[in-house]
Amino acid sequence: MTKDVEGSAVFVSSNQFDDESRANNCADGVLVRNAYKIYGVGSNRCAILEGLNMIVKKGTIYGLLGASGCGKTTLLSCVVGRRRLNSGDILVFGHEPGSEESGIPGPRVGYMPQDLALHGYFTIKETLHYFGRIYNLKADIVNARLEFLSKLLDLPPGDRYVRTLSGGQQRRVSFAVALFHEPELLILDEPTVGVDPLLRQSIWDHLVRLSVEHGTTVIVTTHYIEEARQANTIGMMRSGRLLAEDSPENLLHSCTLRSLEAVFLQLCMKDYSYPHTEVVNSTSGVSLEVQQLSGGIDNVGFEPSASQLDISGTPIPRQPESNQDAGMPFVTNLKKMGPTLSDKRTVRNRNPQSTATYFSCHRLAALVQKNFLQMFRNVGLFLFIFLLPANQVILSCLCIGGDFSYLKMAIVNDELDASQGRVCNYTTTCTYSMFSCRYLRFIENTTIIQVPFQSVEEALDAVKRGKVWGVVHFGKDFTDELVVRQADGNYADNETIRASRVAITLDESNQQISLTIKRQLIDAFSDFSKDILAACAYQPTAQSIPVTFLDPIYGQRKPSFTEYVTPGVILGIIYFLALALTSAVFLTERKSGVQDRSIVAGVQMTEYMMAHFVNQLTVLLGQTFFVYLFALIVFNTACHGNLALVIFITLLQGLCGMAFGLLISALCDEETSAIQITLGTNYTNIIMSGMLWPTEAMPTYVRHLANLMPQTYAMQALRNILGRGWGIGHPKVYVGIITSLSWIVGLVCLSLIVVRVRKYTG
Ligand SMILES: Nc1ncnc2c1ncn2[C@@H]1O[C@H](COP(=O)(O)OP(=O)(O)OP(=O)(O)O)[C@@H](O)[C@H]1O
Repeated sequence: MTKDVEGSAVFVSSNQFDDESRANNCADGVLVRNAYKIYGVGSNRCAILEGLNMIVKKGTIYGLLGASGCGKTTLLSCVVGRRRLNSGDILVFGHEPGSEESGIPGPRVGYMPQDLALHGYFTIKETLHYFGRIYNLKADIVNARLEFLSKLLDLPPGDRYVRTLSGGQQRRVSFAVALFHEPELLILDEPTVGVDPLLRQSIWDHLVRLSVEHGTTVIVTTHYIEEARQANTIGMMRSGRLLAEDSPENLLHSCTLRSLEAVFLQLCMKDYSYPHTEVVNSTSGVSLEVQQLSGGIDNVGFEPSASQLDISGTPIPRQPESNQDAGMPFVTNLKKMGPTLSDKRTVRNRNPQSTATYFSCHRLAALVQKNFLQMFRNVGLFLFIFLLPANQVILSCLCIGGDFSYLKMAIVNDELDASQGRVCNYTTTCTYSMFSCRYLRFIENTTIIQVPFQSVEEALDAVKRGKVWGVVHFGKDFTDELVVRQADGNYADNETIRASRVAITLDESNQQISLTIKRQLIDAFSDFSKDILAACAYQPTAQSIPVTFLDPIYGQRKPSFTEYVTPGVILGIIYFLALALTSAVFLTERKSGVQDRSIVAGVQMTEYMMAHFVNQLTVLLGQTFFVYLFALIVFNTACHGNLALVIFITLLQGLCGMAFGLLISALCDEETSAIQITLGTNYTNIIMSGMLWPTEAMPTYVRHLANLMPQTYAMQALRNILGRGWGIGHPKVYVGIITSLSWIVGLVCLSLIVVRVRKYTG
């Protein structure tokens, strides 16, 4: 449609197109006008659709032909609302895909993507029932359609798993999924690949029947050019443009050729040898090219989009007639010479996922059911998911923070008499003899194993060789000198002090072990002193240093590192599994095309996320139950606070992992990059969140960073509830809850932003 503005013929504006053409073109099934699609950003930008125009009449079959990579799938994904054009318009049944009125994505369209896009672990019957629930079809209708399509498409028995079918059988199941709810619009991306000629013919017969008897509009791509003769219209596509669009008969007639293959070849050769266009005007960075074959297929009925208008709204005039190139059937071609401002004007606020129904219980139920079926079908995965956290807690309780045992220490006791066979005798009375042996009696023999050595040199050599953890040496006159030192008190000389000491040399390469040995040896000396004082009728505690640790306010006198580590291990594994599971599920479904297919069937992304949330929450509840069953009941980890609060924080951390998994799946295309991000961030989290060592031990600036980690405050909150019994009113508890919630909200929002940006660029 053109209008005269100041004497020159110009295209109407995009908005006018919308208002008028919608009314006029309701007879059109699908209308594509000046479609531009660019993949990538920056230097990776690549134009795939370049000003493509296409009309598919309602109730007809449109065969879209084109070489591999010319943009057919891209065009179809824009038609079904899974991708957005950078500029141009698409109308399906008079409305933009994604608008409420179009019903697309939704039940009005049946989509068979190029990839299989089906769950391999489902049977054929389960597959159709899943889509049946999405379309809210009754089970008996689904069964009846399954029976009909099984015959039509020669499907294997319904209880066969999709993954066990041959490639051709899988494609037929995929075709059945597209057909079985009897949509008004069928978008079929190479439905006849790998199908034998007889079946191919019956598929085409069925498509013809659908279009004639039911008024179904069909767009079908195929590499078998000749089979497209059965289509009402053929669009021949090359390099993101339509070279021709007409009925097969007209195409053959206008080119005076016998086969469509030959027509396509001729068109491609002409397209290759003829310069496309002459740039007419590029006031807005967009150049308009018009190529039309005289007497050939004319597609100029399309209205221009705003991309044909400069930024001020000044229309770009149509190519003068004289510039048209005779001899080639070409459509109006708008070639874009790079990113322009006008593109931004053309892309209106469309949300391809929005359909008439924003939320539906039956779709959510279908997704939840599918998720559970998927989970229970894979028993190994099911056990792995449910029991791994409990398994980790068992291992951490068994392996981390326990008491050391059987640490070998060399004992060199020069008090022993070689002539008496170096036997260590002692009394328990108030007798001042063989104090060394009396002292050694108080060393716990399950913790420290005493290994006698003859000389200090020998013992030190054993330490150097890693045979023992240290040397305990008593001088020849240890007992006598100790008595003198006791008697002299403040006046004891250095020689006495040196000779009366228990000289200990340790291998300090292992901090925890050397701390344990030190504590053992000091405690043993304290017990030894009390023993002698008591035997001699003195006050046993008179010798103790005047620093006394009274009963602790929280925790036990002998704190356990296990109690410190366990909360971190619980939150860490719950978080990690939720993260890994979510990113794996979303990435796999997206890569396999199952997600896309479900969304084209009408599933909302929010429903997808909610279904996963329901599934994940169930998994989390199971994991949390087993985790605390083992931690609290089997391993007796103390819980002084509210168990409900403990569970709440654990679930929040699981959801936090889930939210991060969403972000990773939105960011990554490949599993390997998702694994790298998952592992990289998880190790950082383990190290920095205070899971293994308190954040108080970190340099101040690192501590500030550590506090930003999603688990740091949550772990502290959990420790405070379990160990100190604090409630939600305490800042160190509610801060953990608030930060977890903030992370969840932040990560989900970020994921949605990434999904939106990627929809535009990819
Ligand atoms: N997400 C994407 N990001 C970048 N490039 C893409 C993306 N998807 C497709 N392409 C590229 O766009 C071009 C057109 O792809 P498309 O799948 O639309 O072609 P096609 O005509 O359907 O090919 P075929 O017949 O082989 O399926 C190809 O060069 C492809 O590599």
